[in-house]
Amino acid sequence: CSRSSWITHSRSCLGPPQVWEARPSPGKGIGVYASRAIEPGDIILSEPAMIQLTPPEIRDGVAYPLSDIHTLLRSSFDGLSPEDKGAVMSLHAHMTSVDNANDTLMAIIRSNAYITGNSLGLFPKGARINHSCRPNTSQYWDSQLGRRVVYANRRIEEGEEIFATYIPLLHSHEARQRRLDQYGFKCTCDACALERDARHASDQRRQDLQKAFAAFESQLTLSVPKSAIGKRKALKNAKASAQLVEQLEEEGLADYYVKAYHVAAIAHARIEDWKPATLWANKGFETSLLADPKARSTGARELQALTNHLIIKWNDQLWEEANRKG
Ligand SMILES: C[S@@+](CC[C@H](N)C(=O)[O-])C[C@H]1O[C@@H](n2cnc3c(N)ncnc32)[C@H](O)[C@@H]1O
Repeated sequence: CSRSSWITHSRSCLGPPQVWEARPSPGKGIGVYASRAIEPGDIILSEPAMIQLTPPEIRDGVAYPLSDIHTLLRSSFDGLSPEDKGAVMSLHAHMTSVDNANDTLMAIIRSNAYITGNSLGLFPKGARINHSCRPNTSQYWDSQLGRRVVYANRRIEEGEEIFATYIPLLHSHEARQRRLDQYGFKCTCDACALERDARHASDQRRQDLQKAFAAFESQLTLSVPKSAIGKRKALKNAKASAQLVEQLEEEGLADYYVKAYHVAAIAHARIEDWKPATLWANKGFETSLLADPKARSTGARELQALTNHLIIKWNDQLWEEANRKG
């Protein structure tokens, strides 16, 4: 399954050729690299969890006891084949002060597991992907297939390292580094390695984006303001929403694009500027399909319905304009 072209691929092989290889990444242990150019939206890895821990929901604010998580983890590990046990134990373990020196398994989970829905999953292949604060992949949990899917969120060149993010990204370099300390490394990704002024600008943009999303949260309604003040505010918001998209794209934070396109669509609908509103909604819908190709999620369906609604509004506007011109 290692041929680079699907056309020249063996007929007996059931899957597409593997587009990545794991090998040493200077200063980062093992990393995952593109073994050929990968286009935006292409799936890089689709993997079931080798270990999946689903603690019962937290009730009355009382957290699930850590000792019970250890028991769950131990019994899940004990049920694996010797080969799978070897794959788990070969993963990177960053021991922190809270880890029991004898409990490498817990440190492996802490260093490698991803949240999938309401569980914590260990995916040995994807676990080799290193972190970047400007990652070139995004991921989603396909609950129907029971697989975590990693896909390219931009074009990745052959030989380029593949990166994911381990943390939320709309924070300053310092705040991100504090979160990454639990993994035991100092981040030197593109965003963190910028020289002082550029890094300061990037930090500012990320913090502004965080604030802008929070401010827009209460404005995600299609109702058109009636008062002059309301209209002025809506116009200001529409301009701010276009800026929000621009800043996100400049920062290269693909995980937040759908949310930003949604905000821009609503903000333009509130000033009855139907053409950009429709185009933003459609862009949001198309981008959401990368993580949800069958539009099964509520978010994707909402964006599809919003696009349809806005197309009608835009069409009505075009008719009215044509009628007025006679
Ligand atoms: C999920 S593992 C990633 C695969 C790991 N490099 C390996 O060798 O198996 C997480 C660990 O990789 C290393 N790592 C990940 N991203 C890194 C980065 N950007 N810079 C340095 N080390 C990194 C850290 O040791 C971290 O605890």
